[in-house]
Amino acid sequence: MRMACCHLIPTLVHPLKSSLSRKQSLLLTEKSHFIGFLGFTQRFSSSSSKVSMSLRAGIVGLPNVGKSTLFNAVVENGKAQAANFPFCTIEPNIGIVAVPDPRLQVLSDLSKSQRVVPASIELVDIAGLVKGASQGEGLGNKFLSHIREVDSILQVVRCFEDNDIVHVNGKVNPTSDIDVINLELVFSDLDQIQKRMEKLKKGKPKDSQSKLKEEAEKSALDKILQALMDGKPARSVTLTEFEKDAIKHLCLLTMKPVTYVANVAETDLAKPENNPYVNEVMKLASELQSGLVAISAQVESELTELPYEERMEYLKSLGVSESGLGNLIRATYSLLGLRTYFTSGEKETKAWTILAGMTAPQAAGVIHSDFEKGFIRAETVAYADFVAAGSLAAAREKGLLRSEGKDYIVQEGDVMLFRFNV
Ligand SMILES: Nc1ncnc2c1ncn2[C@@H]1O[C@H](COP(=O)(O)OP(=O)(O)OP(=O)(O)O)[C@@H](O)[C@H]1O
Ligand SMILES: [Mg+2]
Repeated sequence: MRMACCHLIPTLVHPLKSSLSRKQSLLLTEKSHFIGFLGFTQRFSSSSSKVSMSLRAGIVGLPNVGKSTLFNAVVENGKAQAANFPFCTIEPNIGIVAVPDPRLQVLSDLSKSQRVVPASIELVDIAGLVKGASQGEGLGNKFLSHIREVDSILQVVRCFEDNDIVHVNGKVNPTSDIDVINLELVFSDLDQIQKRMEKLKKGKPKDSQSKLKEEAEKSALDKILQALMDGKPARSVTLTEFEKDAIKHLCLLTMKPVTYVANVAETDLAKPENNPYVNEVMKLASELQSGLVAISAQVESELTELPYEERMEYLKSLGVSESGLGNLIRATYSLLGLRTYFTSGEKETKAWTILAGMTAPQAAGVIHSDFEKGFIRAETVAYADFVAAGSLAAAREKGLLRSEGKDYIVQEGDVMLFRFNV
């Protein structure tokens, strides 16, 4: 497990093995590998390359609600043990998942690319939490620390009836289940904040800079403490950028964005909104400023067992036209304000992950730090313009390809070519 809690700056490590020659201009075409692509086998492999992920989403929930089943469905060959008994998962399972994006195939077809490389996120299947976890109940504090290390939370909520599947509290009750989890996260944050406040009271800042930072931290903690006491998450508190920065090191659990995953029975998949449990989750999700995705972890996991040709048939028999995992992954991706830009050439078409508001050199730095350091210009065309023109060369001829400097804010869907010095 890594030490830091949130790495919102994507640092996709670029595996350029060969040293980059001076005065290079290039379109990036390195290989990458992924564990799973939403249950639809599509792998990209290379023994020499690696992708280092910065975005981690943790699957959280009560024991035995379908977390590992969901994990296994998303991360096709990352088999976590999923079985009908509470606390089946103890150590977290980690897998990398591609973010589905239909634009990739369009660009790849136009550029006649040999490969398509989607953006990806990392998923962590965490042990079940129970009431009192923050006091060491169940698998206790250790597992709260696993949640501390993720950037966003997918909270799985059981919305299926099945007398054979044990519910730790005896019956299906989404409101109570969500309350139990959220309260444990709140308690854990309260504990953390109280300890930090004690420490801040005792310590003396070294210089005026640290003093300012500590003051910002104290003011942020006061506000958050108040919200937590009212049972509200830290993310509901309005903070200045400076205050946010000052409390970042605490990795507060309730600061993390949450998507609720309503895990429904296969019979409810076609119309989840008809299931009153799902409506309960929907209401709570909107009150808690969070997203909601309804999915059947069981169906998704069964889909991965079927040959590709039979998957559509199975989905059709349940009254749906596509797997729900695409939605889930896209929701997780956008939850963090992530944006995608593309590089597209004969060798490959690739989606790169950046944060909203990143400049062209910062976006180039996601590919390789040398690209940021030696950034000269970026040739940029909007996705729709690229598609309309049919190629980068045609876009250039039509004057649709713009030459942008270091202050350019990269837009969602930009297709880019960086010019840089090394
Ligand atoms: N939508 C669903 N419909 C019916 N059964 C389901 C559904 N989702 C999961 N299950 C079943 O629930 C049981 C528990 O699933 P799983 O092991 O994934 O839970 P978990 O949340 O990871 O539990 P733990 O916290 O103990 O690790 C399994 O038997 C699984 O097949
Ligand atoms: Mg599990």
